[in-house]
Amino acid sequence: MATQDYQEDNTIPERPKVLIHRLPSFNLEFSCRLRTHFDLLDPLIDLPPADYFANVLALISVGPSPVTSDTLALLPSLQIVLGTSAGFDHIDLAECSRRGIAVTNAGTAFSEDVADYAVGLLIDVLRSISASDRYIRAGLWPIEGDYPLGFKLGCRRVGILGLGSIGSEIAKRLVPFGCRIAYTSRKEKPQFPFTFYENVYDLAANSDILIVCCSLTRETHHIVNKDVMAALGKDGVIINVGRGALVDEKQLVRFLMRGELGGAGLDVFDNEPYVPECLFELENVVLSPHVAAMTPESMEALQDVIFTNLTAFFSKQPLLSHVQND
Ligand SMILES: O=CC(=O)O
Repeated sequence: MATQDYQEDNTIPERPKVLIHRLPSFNLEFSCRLRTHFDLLDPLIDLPPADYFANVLALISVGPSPVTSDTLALLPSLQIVLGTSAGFDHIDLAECSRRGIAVTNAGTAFSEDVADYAVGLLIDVLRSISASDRYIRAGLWPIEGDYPLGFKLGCRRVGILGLGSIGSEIAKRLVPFGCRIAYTSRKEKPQFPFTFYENVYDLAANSDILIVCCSLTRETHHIVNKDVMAALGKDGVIINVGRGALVDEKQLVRFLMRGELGGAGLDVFDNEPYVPECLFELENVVLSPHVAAMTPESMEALQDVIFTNLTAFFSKQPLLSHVQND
């Protein structure tokens, strides 16, 4: 990740006002780095001067806290929202576009870590690593004997829903395992040697595993519905490292409870931090608290993306991770 450490003679106008939205805030070291160039308001540390909000030019929106039209209305001079996640479903893009406010996201800062995690969840579901761990800790090995066999990953047909920067990293990892990769995306990506399906039903019908890693938008809300689950079939596995609402969670629970799906690895849920409790009983489901992106390395990369976007914006350079509202 390219870090642009701007010198004192750069063309950023004098110390633009930057607000960090939502607690907990970034670490102190990053706050200090931002303060070298920007007039930063960090709600953990600073009390806002009376006119601060009227003059804020940039908003760093930490995590998934919503940036609604009401939030934006509080900031009449705002020019840019810098999201700190790969997803941008929590930002009112239409309102930003109406007001001419630029939006950026985490770019590729998390892609490799999320891809690693998706593969980890998949292997865990297929080979029952977490379930076997529970089996040992419950003292069952000497009593009940060997744990049931798991399933091989290699040669399975993996369908990737969203071949963006995360999806393509997942594919890169699964090819050497011997998986056959197919995908669906808004449009075909001829630069990749994988089979493209026009829609998620055809993808699911031709896959053993469906990995969900596209953006959540109005069009992709509940894109994995009961028809997609039925097409995947009773041995099919769903891995979701995108957003909970990409999958119809009620239907997912129903399919899993009835044995109409083979398993699931879920890092994201509809109503986080609450997870449907009936999933707790299912040994073929691996649950994880929305941490796929989280490593110290990815956090550092994220800080570089934010700093680079901020400095680029105020010196009228192209943004590193501009979110297009299309
Ligand atoms: O879930 C994490 C992200 O969208 O970056």
